[in-house]
Amino acid sequence: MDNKYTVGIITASDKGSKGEREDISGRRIREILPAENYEVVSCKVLPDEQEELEQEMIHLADECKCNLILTTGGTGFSMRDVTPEATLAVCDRNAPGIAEAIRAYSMTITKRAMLSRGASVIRGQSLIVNLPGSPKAVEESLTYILDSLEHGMDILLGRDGECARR
Ligand SMILES: Nc1ncnc2c1ncn2[C@@H]1O[C@H](COP(=O)(O)OP(=O)(O)OP(=O)(O)O)[C@@H](O)[C@H]1O
Ligand SMILES: Nc1nc2c(c(=O)[nH]1)N[C@H]1C(S)=C(S)[C@@H](COP(=O)(O)O)O[C@H]1N2
Repeated sequence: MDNKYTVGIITASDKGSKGEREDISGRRIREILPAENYEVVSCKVLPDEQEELEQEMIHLADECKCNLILTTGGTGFSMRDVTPEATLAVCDRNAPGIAEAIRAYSMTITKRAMLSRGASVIRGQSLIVNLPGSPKAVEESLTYILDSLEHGMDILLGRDGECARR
């Protein structure tokens, strides 16, 4: 079918971008997204540099027209962590409920979830969601939000106007 959601993935990691660590988190995102519903059009590992992250998000949203842009990493308190700043800089409309839901659910697993500053926003018709960096956090966060993300994307794309109760 051609109604698949197109996805761009960005791993923000200094170590990963220098080849010093295998990007398991980006791979985990691809594994979690069911292939029958999602087409991953790009998967990049970038250093924790705000300008580079912004440019890639803009490219994925404006040129590739990705329905969904998922980032992993760079959401914490390290001085190099700037993924939320890059995301908010390219935001047309804030969609904070997704980031709030990730933190609320993750707090039931680890109190350290409060240390993720991840954001979730809309640029044009692209939904951008920041996931934390570790493969474990990616799995916990993404599996929790995925079905609601699909409903949100359908509304954003005008495919679905109805909010059935769930
Ligand atoms: N892309 C990734 N692939 C595999 N493991 C990761 C990845 N990102 C983070 N991790 C794991 O999660 C831990 C915490 O991530 P954190 O964002 O603090 O990374 P870091 O070691 O500070 O460096 P960097 O920003 O270069 O990824 C890491 O020590 C690593 O075990
Ligand atoms: N679901 C979930 N969320 C989580 C975690 C986790 O293990 N599971 N780890 C937390 C920790 S320890 C940190 S420091 C922050 C920020 O991670 P990042 O800098 O790798 O993005 O995410 C948090 N969110």
